[in-house]
Amino acid sequence: MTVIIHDPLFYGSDDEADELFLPEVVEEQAPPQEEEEKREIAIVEVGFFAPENNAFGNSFRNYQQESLRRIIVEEFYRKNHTFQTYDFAMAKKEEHGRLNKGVMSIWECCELLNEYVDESDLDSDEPPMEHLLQTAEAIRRDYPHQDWLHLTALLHDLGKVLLHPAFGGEPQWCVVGDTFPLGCAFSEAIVHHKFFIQNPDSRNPEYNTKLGIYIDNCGLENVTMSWGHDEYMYLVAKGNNTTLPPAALFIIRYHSFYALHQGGAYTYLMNNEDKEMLEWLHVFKKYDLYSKSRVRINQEEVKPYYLSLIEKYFPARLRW
Ligand SMILES: O[C@H]1[C@H](O)[C@@H](O)[C@H](O)[C@@H](O)[C@H]1O
Ligand SMILES: [Fe+2]
Ligand SMILES: [Fe+2]
Repeated sequence: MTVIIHDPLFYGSDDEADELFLPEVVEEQAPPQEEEEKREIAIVEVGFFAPENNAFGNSFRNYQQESLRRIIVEEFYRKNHTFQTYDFAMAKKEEHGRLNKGVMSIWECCELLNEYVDESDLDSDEPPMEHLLQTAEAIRRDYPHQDWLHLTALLHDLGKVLLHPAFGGEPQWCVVGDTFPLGCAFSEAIVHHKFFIQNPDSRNPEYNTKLGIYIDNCGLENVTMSWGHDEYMYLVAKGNNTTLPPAALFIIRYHSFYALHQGGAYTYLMNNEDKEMLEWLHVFKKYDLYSKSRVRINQEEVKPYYLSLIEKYFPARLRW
């Protein structure tokens, strides 16, 4: 079975959007080969009108352009690329995978997170809650029937709670930013690739070849990613027996893997299931990145809706 998005339409303004048929997702048999290409183009063109510039007036994810935030972001990646080694990521996964740091609800976590500003983010300096609601509300408008996608958007960055002293008190370089595979060569598609020169793994012959410790198409679940909020939130969701579908877990786990979903690198590590899931990640990424703006969502107004989704897919209190 393959998940297909039907009749996607492109629209540029709110008024037009209201009049048009909004895309439905149904389950169908896999389409014949020649349909595949059309379908990919179609998914990219669904709904949301991505702005050209971020809140600072610069193009999105332009890591070279001079800006006030650039220096902070560059310093962030210098540390991140220097210290994220295979052994480090394995140890963090083991430590935080135990989920013994505390117990709280999803909404409590959203509120707790709100005091942090992400040092890796070139496109926004808004409190995390704004970004989560902007992403969720934008995707909800275009995919009104996929409530799991709305909730995925709301919680995709909650793993950043590792920054909080009660839940890890980790430094930014091991919580936020783009992620990448460890145990094999660092692709040039990774932002600020130059800083890997200081990473001991790049001098380890076991780890510095194209495949390193992996085999072709081994599947992303067998790949150790750099440690951060993606993997942590995935472990939290799984460990608390969420009923969200596999595509949601895939989005949570790999949304910061830009070298793959934007750069097209490391595709040889994917298996067939990953390739199907990647389509959903492409859908999600657009909202995650381009909804970043100064637009404020009325939290009190939307809160009951999201609380009802949390109740549907998660226990009232989770182990973190
Ligand atoms: O700066 C951003 C931010 O930390 C996001 O939460 C993460 O998912 C992105 O990959 C990263 O580039
Ligand atoms: Fe993120
Ligand atoms: Fe995000």
